Amino acid sequence: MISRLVGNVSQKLPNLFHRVSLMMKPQVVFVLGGPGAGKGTQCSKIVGKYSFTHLSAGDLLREERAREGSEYGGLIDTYIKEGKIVPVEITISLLKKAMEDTMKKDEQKFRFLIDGFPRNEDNLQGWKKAMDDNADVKFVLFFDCSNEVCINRCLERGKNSGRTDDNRESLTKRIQTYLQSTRPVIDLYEKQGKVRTVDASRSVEEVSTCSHMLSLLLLASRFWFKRHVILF
Ligand SMILES: Nc1ncnc2c1ncn2[C@H]1C[C@H](O)[C@@H](COP(=O)(O)OP(=O)(O)O)O1
Ligand SMILES: [Mg+2]
Repeated sequence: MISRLVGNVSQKLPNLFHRVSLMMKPQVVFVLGGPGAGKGTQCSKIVGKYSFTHLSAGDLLREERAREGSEYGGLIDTYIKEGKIVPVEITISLLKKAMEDTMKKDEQKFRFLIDGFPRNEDNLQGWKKAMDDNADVKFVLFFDCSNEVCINRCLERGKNSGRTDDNRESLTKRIQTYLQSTRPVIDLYEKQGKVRTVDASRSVEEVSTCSHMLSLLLLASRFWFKRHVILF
């Protein structure tokens, strides 16, 4: 009986080990704020100073929309123009792939700034389901500024950005979506003591040198160590 059991297990072991792999566990900061709050601008600056990789959910979706042969291109286009939130499965699969590709290339790159996600309760639940075991969300960096400032910055950006959603009509909807759907997500994280707020109404230079933000990121880049997850 015992020898049959041992025999069975040893037969299965090579197969099991063949399928086990070690992967770095991404350490994540969600970067949230209204459209035009300066998330992208500040993330580019942070990446230059600290060991983070910046992933913008909006940029990944726009790239996917432009990718030849993308089955989701049309759907993404409609959602973006309408200022609506793209279904979570699409956004998560793009984020997950981008994180895996980054870590495959360089396993030291396990710290991520994920900008513009999660945008609503559905995004949050989708992340929890797909990613909670595979990544640690350390905190939310919240760029706080008024709707008026957000709209004016986006209209200014729209003069050169070529973005289909930097116009007053899309912006009105985007601000509404932000207030109705994204703010409650920030509030949820606030209740967990995970929100770090930065006054984003100040100049680019003032925000990027905000000592509160810099000390948080410095600590993160020094003291978040590599962790592995075992994948079966
Ligand atoms: N603190 C700041 N003061 C003035 N303009 C800013 C600013 N931060 C960013 N901008 C400009 C750059 C862009 O043209 C526009 C929107 O910035 P962004 O980084 O693209 O915002 P987001 O990624 O949050 O939508 O505003
Ligand atoms: Mg952006």
